[in-house]
Amino acid sequence: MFLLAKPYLRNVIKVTCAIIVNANGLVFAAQRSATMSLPLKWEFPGGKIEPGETAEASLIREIKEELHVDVEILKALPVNTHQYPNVSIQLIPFVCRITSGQIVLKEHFDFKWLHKDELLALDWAEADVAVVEYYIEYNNIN
Ligand SMILES: Nc1nc2c([nH]c(=O)n2[C@H]2C[C@H](O)[C@@H](COP(=O)(O)OP(=O)(O)OP(=O)(O)O)O2)c(=O)[nH]1
Repeated sequence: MFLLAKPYLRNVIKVTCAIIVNANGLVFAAQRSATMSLPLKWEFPGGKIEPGETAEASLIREIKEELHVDVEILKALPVNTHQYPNVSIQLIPFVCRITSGQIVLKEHFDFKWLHKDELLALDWAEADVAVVEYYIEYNNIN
């Protein structure tokens, strides 16, 4: 009863995402396909955490499924909670690097490797904008 009175607490989906950085410091951005939710929006690859899975294990699994590469997690960035019209997403970002494999797009429509200063020009999924901004700011300071 108490929880039902707080609809904003329902439908919170935990989603991990990978900010993959290459040896030149470029960042990987992926474009969702026309048939996915948030069609053609840009995002960091990743996906929903499954029951019993850690965020880190989820990310490594999702990246293998979506891009066919193995990644190593270098750093966790702050979680961004974003309210879409029908669902609230907790976006859990990790900075990563590829340890093996060549990228093959299994689900996405397109991808780009971009300098951090080019990132904000993309049409990002709304939940990602704060993550991109944090990443840019963090890299300007460090
Ligand atoms: N993977 C990923 N998903 C994101 C990002 N930003 C963002 O809002 N999302 C949303 C899109 C989806 O609603 C959800 C992640 O689900 P998913 O990647 O497993 O995608 P999906 O196609 O299976 O999702 P859905 O169509 O079933 O909603 O989080 C992001 O940077 N990466």
